[in-house]
Amino acid sequence: MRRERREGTPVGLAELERRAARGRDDDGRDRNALIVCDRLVRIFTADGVEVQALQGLDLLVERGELTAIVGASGSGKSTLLNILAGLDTPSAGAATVAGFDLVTMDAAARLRYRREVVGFVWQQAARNLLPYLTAAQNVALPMRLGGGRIPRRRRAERVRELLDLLGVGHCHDRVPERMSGGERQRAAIAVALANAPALILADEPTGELDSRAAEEVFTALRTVNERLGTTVLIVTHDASVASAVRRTVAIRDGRTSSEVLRRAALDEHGDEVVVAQEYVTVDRAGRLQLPAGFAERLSIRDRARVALQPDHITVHRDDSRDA
Ligand SMILES: Nc1ncnc2c1ncn2[C@@H]1O[C@H](COP(=O)(O)OP(=O)(O)OP(=O)(O)O)[C@@H](O)[C@H]1O
Repeated sequence: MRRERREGTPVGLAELERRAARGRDDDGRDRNALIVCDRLVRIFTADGVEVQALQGLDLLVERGELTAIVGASGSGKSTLLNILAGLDTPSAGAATVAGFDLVTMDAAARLRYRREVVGFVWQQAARNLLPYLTAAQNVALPMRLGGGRIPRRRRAERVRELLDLLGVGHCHDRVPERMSGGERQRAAIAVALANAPALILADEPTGELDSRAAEEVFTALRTVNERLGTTVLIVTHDASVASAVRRTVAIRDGRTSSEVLRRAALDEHGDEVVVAQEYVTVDRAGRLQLPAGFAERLSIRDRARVALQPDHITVHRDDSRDA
């Protein structure tokens, strides 16, 4: 049976770039939410012991955002990514990506979601690329499996365009063994983009690279975000990646705790500077977590004194027991 070409089927990188530019005409960002996680819970049971990997995580990512997720080991980053990738399901809470309900979708929708909506870049090159295929064949493979989303006659050209966009056009006919670590990861991004997904999930994509190759991979992800309008979510320990994106979300104990937003501004001499502002997540019940450093600095523990001011709230150390 021949599948109908759906409306919105990508026709080429040039067209995608035009769409991305249109989406940013007004204020630089598309306002639609792409990822919505609402009180997401994931409980694992191992040897009769329950581990709450996610404990009511809230996250909203708009279309076209480039976001880094950071957090200590065991904070729940991989658990979140596996759920967003459609590889795992949450124990409770709601998660939707591009209108797909990740909690209730059936096997057919899950398959479609993983083939068409989301692309992955994993830390280990071996998980991204098949070793016996060239870069071009690796990029073409998801197109063949993608149910005709990219028309057959467009595929070879699209493979070349994607590899060129990521600066690895020269690796077109090379197998992964004949590429550097950075080239492999950039080819992996091309594979992830093969079926023009709305979202790219990257799990420590620079984890196995030296700093120069890491910078190139990161620049490639930024190019994809800016030129194609693809939403990119990067899980990373790499402080240089985290500080180079507009939005960094921190996860602590299975919850989003705080985030840093960066924007360009002009200083008093008219020079461009990056201004970073820290925010905390406020859940539906009005709960918020103080950034760890703030609470430690003022020895705030167990209880804090708060006071409502006309346009802000003050938080003080609990001094009621000091007298
Ligand atoms: N399949 C599983 N079975 C049991 N416990 C699990 C499983 N997967 C994760 N966990 C536990 O859930 C918690 C969160 O793990 P997760 O892998 O999401 O953290 P992470 O932030 O990605 O850590 P890292 O940076 O070390 O990869 C940890 O306590 C972990 O031991």
